[in-house]
Parts: sequence; structure tokens; C-alpha cells
Amino acid sequence: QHDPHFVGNRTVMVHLFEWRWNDIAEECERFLGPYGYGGVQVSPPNENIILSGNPVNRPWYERYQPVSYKLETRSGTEQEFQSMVRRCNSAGVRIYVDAVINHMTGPAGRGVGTGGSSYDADALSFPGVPYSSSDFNGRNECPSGSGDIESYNDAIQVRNCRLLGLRDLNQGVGWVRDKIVEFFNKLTGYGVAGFRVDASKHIVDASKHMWPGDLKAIFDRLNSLPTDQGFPSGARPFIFQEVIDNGGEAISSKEYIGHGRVTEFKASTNIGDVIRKNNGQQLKYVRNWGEGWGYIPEGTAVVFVDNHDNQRGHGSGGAQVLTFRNSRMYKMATAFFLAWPYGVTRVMSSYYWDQDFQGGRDVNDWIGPPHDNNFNTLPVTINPDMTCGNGWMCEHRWRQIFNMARFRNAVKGTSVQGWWENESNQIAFSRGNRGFIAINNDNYVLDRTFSTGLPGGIYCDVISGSLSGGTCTGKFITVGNDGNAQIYISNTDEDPIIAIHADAKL
Ligand SMILES: O=C(/C=C/c1ccc(O)c(O)c1)N[C@@H](Cc1ccc(O)cc1)C(=O)NCCCOc1c(-c2ccc(O)c(O)c2)oc2cc(O)cc(O)c2c1=O
Ligand SMILES: [Ca+2]
Repeated sequence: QHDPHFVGNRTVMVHLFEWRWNDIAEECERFLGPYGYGGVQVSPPNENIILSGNPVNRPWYERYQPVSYKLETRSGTEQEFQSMVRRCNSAGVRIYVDAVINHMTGPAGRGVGTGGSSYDADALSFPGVPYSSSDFNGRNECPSGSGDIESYNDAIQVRNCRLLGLRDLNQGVGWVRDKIVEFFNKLTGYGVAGFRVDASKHIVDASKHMWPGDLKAIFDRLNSLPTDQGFPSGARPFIFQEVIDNGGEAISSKEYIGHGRVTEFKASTNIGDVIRKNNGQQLKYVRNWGEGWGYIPEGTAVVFVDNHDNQRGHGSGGAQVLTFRNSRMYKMATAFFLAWPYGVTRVMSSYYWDQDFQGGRDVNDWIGPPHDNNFNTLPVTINPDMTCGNGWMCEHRWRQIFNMARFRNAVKGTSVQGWWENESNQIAFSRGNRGFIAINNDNYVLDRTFSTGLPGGIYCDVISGSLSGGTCTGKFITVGNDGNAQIYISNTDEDPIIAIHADAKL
């Protein structure tokens, strides 16, 4: 279902991509809880292949090639996973598991997974689950010649054929459903609040059939969440489904919004074009952001500026996607996403890798998480200035971003009011009487008196600083008793944004 079960007025989840369980538990207690984040999407916790090759060695996508549902990966052991969930729930931060249930591995052939289980993809043998040949789609289900997906215009192929050779589970088989339900119920039993269902486009859900789709059949069998970790009685697991739909394919994300939220990838590619001013895009056009742009209904979406895949510029997104590497534009896009009332918002938290563009493509896009000589994932270190070390980017710790997450919490439940635009790339709007934001993406100054909708008083601009120790560490914004404020944003500001809200008022 569509409710993330955030605690209190929290509204934002963070994707701690490839983080270790022990580091996530620490981060929940020392940062995410205290700073008001609502939840964490973790990397797939189930056993995956070990891809040691040359030059592709231990790529990040090995975690999207399951070997079994044992909770043993480079992020840690089952015990560490269990402890992380409990500690994060205690800190008011929910955990969402990245569930890879469309397929197992394929091109990897045979070997041993991160939990010690053997497998032989050619023989369709995964004794760690166990799965065997009757659990996979074959010639009877997949109409393509090769057995792989050959056309994205054929819905049957997209669901019943192998994605790039990855052995395709048949979720219509009772045993497969049983094992997936068992896997999900074990995780919610530990306190996991919900699931990101990977590659949902490739899993039958077309409720067009007489019977409910395979996904719905699986979700309906899941246990309710346990009441001993702060969930209300009868709470259903939160579901959000990855459906990469940029339009033009046989399958659309609308097919999946009935029983869970869906990732709206168009928002990620579009905001990149708007902030970069590609193809005549201008910031003023976001005035009807959301269904006005052809996106799925507001209450069914999960939105993000970038994700683990499209920040690498391939697969689900192109060169227009903004990432930590374009930090000034990235903060503008994130500030808008967190201020605008569309969807559940997810902040990406990445690790650094050296890009190497050859022939228009980054040949290093496979590089896995920061590691030691044995390819063990490095711990996350925290510097005195709150940034992260060891190659972790920690976008969620950037002041402009965590302060906008708190802005979103403060304005929860209010609507957009007082919209203003100039004729190109300057906009401003209120969120009820709880928040106000102005963004200047033009090449000249914004200097104007706005009716902010806020009660009179002195507010801290949460982009240039924070409310800390009873004062503003950045700009002070005075709102008169008439609700008016003089807003000045130079186009050369480090961050050409002013944002104020009720929880950052002196
Ligand atoms: O780049 C990748 C991995 C990308 C990837 C992984 C997880 C995701 O959730 C995701 O969205 C993308 N994988 C590399 C290398 C690779 C891996 C496995 C394989 O059998 C072949 C190659 C790659 O070049 N992949 C081709 C382009 C990305 O094609 C993939 C997609 C994908 C991309 C765009 C779409 O519109 C779409 O419907 C599916 O989803 C995956 C999901 C998986 O669970 C595992 C995968 O291997 C993939 C996956 O290869
Ligand atoms: Ca499939």
C-alpha cells in the first residue's frame, strides 16, 4: 500500500546505497533521527553473486543478481541487519528493503554467492533458496527466440523473458510465491517497514488478467507489520515499485499504482532538463509540476532527482540527470523537489567513483562501493565538518539538503499558495502559512517584495545557514506583520535560493 509509515511529521527517505548495516544503524542514531529524516532505503540484503573479473571487478550491480534469500552480503550479516532495523526504528527512522524478486543471476554461470551458497544458472539450480528449473520462465512462457527480452514493445516478453540473460522467475508458480512471501515476512518480522520492488516492470501485474496480477497475489499474503516497533496495529507493508517508464514502451507505470507507489522516472529526467534549460525548458514551467506534466497521481508516486542507476547516465536515465557532480544545480533541483507537494521524496546518497568517458559513455559506470584490498566495503567515516570520508558523498548531510527535508516536514499537509514567476527562471511560492521559497535560476538578480503568507517575525534562511543556538548562521529574513518580505537573490550566490519556514523562526 501507499503509506511509508513515517514517524510524526517526517516526510523524506534517504537511499544509503551500498552502506554497511552497522554504519546505517549509527547514522540513524547520530544524524537521520535527530535531523528529521523519515526512512532509509537499503541495498539488497539477500545473498548475491560475487563478480570478480577484469576490468569489471565487484561491480555495484552484482547485488542485483540474487543467489538466495539468505541475509548475507557485503553490507553485513543477518544479525547486523536485524540490529540495524531495531536501532533505526528506535530512532524514528524506517527501513525499506530493495527487493530483487524478478530474477536470479544468469551470465555469471556457476559459482558461490556472498553467503556461501553454490548456484548454477545454466542448470537453473539455486539450492540456497531452493529454486530449480520449474520455478523459472522458459520456452512456454517467453515467446522470444533467444529467451531474452528482445522488444520492449511486447509486454509478454518484458515480463516473461530474461532481462539481459538474468534467469527469470515465474511468480505465477506457487513455490516461487511462497519463497518470496517467506522472504518478505522474515524482513517485516525484524521491523522492516516496506519494500522497493526492483524491476517491477518485468513482473506480471497486469490486472488486465481475470485473476489479480502475481505482484498483488504476493503482497496480499504479506503479514501486517509488528506492533512492537512503533507500527499501528494492522499496518500493511509500504510498497514502492521500480517501473522505468519514460513513455513509449508497451508497459506503463499506471498499471502498478493500484496496490503500491511507483517510481516516477519522468520527474528525474525532466527536472534535469528544466534546471539545465535544455530544449527551451524554463523554471517557470514547474508551476503545474506533477500530474500536469503527465506524471502518475500525486499519492502514488515516489520521486527523486537521481537514483543509483540513472546517476551513471545509462539504463534508466541520460546525460541530463543531475547528480552530486553538478552540486549547485543538484541543490536547486532537490530544494524544489522537497518544497513541492508531489510524491514521497527520496534523497540519493552516493559514493564517489572516477568517471572515464570513452565514446560518450562512462566505462567506469560499474565501479562498486569504496573498498579495501579484499573488496570489503569501507566503513563510513564522519569528518569534523559533518561531511563523510572514505569516498562516501553523503548528499543527505549537505546543509541545503537536510534543511530542506526539515522544510518539507514543517509544511506537511499544506498546499502551494501565492505562486509567482518572472518570464523565465525565477519562481516563488508558499506552503500554506508554514513555509516560503524563492529560486533564481536566471542570469540576473531577483530583488522583490513578496507576500510570503507567513506570520510576521524573523526567520533564518535555511539554505545559506541554519537556526542554531538561538540565531541564524546564514541570512536573516524579516517578515512584516503584513506577511511581506524583501527577497534579494543574486544569480552569483553559492545557492540562489531563499527558503524559510515555521520551524526556523527566531
Ligand atoms: O547496468 C546494469 C544494471 C542496472 C540496474 C540494476 C538494478 C536496477 O534496479 C536498475 O534499475 C538498473 N547492468 C549492466 C551490466 C549487466 C548486468 C547484468 C546483465 O545480465 C547484463 C549486463 C548493464 O549494462 N545493463 C544493461 C543496461 C541496464 O539494464 C538493466 C535494467 C534496466 C534498465 C532500464 C530499463 O528500462 C529496464 O526496464 C531495466 O534493470 C536491471 C535490474 C536488475 O535488478 C539487474 C540488472 O542487471 C538490470 C539491468 O542490467
Ligand atoms: Ca520477469
